[in-house]
Amino acid sequence: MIAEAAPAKINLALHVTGRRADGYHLLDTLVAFADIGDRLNVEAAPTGAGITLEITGPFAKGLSGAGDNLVLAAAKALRAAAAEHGKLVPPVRLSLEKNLPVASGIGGGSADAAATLRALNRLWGLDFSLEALADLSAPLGADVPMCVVGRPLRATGIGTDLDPLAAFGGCDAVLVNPGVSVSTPAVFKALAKRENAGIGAVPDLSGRDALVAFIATCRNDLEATAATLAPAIADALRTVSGTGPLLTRMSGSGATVFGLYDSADAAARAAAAITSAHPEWWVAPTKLAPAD
Ligand SMILES: C[C@](O)(CO)[C@H](O)COP(=O)(O)OP(=O)(O)OC[C@H]1O[C@@H](n2ccc(N)nc2=O)[C@H](O)[C@@H]1O
Ligand SMILES: Nc1ncnc2c1ncn2[C@@H]1O[C@H](COP(=O)(O)OP(=O)(O)OP(=O)(O)O)[C@@H](O)[C@H]1O
Repeated sequence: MIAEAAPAKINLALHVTGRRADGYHLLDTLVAFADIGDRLNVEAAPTGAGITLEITGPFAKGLSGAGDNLVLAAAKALRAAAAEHGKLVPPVRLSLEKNLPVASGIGGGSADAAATLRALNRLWGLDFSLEALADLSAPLGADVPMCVVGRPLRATGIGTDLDPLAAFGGCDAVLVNPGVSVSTPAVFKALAKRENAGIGAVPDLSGRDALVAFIATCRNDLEATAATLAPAIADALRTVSGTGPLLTRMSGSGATVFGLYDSADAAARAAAAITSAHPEWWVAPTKLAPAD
């Protein structure tokens, strides 16, 4: 059995810089990964069993282990890529522990698909490089290649041109989801302005103060539109701001927002205060992983 982490993806900055003829938007985004997320187990299955998926965990409800689940789509994409290299792969049983809220801007399904590719690459002995896995994963979703790489990075193009950040020191954070799911296409479609400035030159982000100062000069260009479509996002942003963070912002197309803090203690205190004011919200203190 192979266990693989599927960490939550956080867009520290997300600039929308244009739109392609096919409707996809051009982005300039800085992404980090949390130390919390979903978990995927993969193991060999008996001959004839095919590829199966069971889903457990607090957010398993409403997701199906059949049909269009991104875990199954990723497994099938890797099986097809292996076949193109003349390798037939054996049946496999996949098990997903769903800890992240669904359709929440922190890439849950994308992280799961990426974890599936990494885990099956090992189980099936395929030897695809991380770059090759990222390339073959793009048709599964714009966020999947960045989740395959799983390190702090800048992504451009539609989010699939990846440039790992050499100097990124990490930071304590709290993730807050006010319990509404947001449709990514609906947010992109409702944007009033699509031609915005990019992020510009990224400085050394090794120190926390430099990291926060730079991120503060950036934006999430989806935030205002998402908060109009889902007013609970504005409530979550206000609530996180009220706990004295270094910075508050929305991730992806929402509804999850995050605060950055100057210590793990400060993040834990903020998380406790938010939970006590909104016991129905998903609140997760975490550490954004540094570049290694
Ligand atoms: C908002 C982000 O999470 C930022 O990292 C991503 O851009 C979204 O990534 P994702 O959910 O993996 O996106 P996909 O599943 O590829 O696309 C969902 C829908 O979002 C819109 N979409 C997505 C990515 C992009 N660069 N431009 C878009 O306009 C399109 O309407 C697309 O049909
Ligand atoms: N394993 C999975 N986990 C979560 N959602 C999945 C999964 N497989 C398919 N989906 C579908 O994908 C859609 C997007 O869910 P996901 O949690 O990936 O969104 P997200 O966090 O907004 O992602 P992103 O930040 O990449 O836009 C959901 O509507 C869900 O039905």
